[in-house]
Amino acid sequence: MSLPQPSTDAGRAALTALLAKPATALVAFDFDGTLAPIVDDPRDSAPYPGIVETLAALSPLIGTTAVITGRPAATVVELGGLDRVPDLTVLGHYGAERWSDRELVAAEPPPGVALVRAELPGLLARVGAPEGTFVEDKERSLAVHTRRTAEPDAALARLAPHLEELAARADLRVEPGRMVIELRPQGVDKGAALTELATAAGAGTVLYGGDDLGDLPAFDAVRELRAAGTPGLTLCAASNEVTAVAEAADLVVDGPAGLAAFLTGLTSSIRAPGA
Ligand SMILES: O=P(O)(O)OC[C@H]1O[C@H](O[C@H]2O[C@H](CO)[C@@H](O)[C@H](O)[C@H]2O)[C@H](O)[C@@H](O)[C@@H]1O
Repeated sequence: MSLPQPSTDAGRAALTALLAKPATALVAFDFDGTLAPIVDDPRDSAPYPGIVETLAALSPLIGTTAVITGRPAATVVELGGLDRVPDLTVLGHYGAERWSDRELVAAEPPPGVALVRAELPGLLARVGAPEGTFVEDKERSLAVHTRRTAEPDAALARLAPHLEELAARADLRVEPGRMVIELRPQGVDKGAALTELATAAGAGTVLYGGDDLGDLPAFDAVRELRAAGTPGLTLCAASNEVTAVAEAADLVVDGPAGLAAFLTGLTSSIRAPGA
């Protein structure tokens, strides 16, 4: 299978470096919208067919394989069956949690999360959140989803100022995403999480793939690593819901299906260089 090529010089250089020395590479992906197709109810998320098996085949060939998600690490491990991937690290809650060697390390959530949990139902009722608005309580954060309302974008725009006010009062930050606004602790993001992983691993090259606005700090981290001399490649699992991620990426593939094809090609290219 042929390997899709990045559209930028820096991306092509990084892919060449990764293929030359895969054992020193760090390869990391977001979960929802990247490894798993978007579905109406977050509890129903499942990986794209075959993609976890492909990651399981790729991981032993790569220095470090990771998933970095806005969800709790344990949730994503369970939804994805990610314990099938050898030596996988899962960073949950934008890096506040770490799952590796089947063990989870997680700090206590800050007190603002309890305040949001207590006030959110009343706020949503007061401002007339439309039918279908759904709150996902992720323990360290709460996400307000509008995908199942009649007009998801309009609902999000209407709720946004009220959620921003509540987040500010709780000393949390808002994280906008695909038909979702999350109220979550400050001080962590996917960029810092990726940089920490790359530094700890002494990564020779870095590849990060994502689909949503919360993945852009990881793209920034790849560019910073690149400026410091580590080849890096940013990949977008594209959708028609977010354009900013594709615009910032070195390589754009067609959603989780496109990523699955890329990972298959990457695995084959590492196993049979030049074939
Ligand atoms: O960093 P991520 O792991 O991609 O977290 C971003 C949000 O992902 C999830 O929501 C998204 O996927 C849902 C399931 O496909 C979909 O229903 C929703 O519309 C998407 O925004 C997750 O449920 C959220 O908590 C994350 O904020």
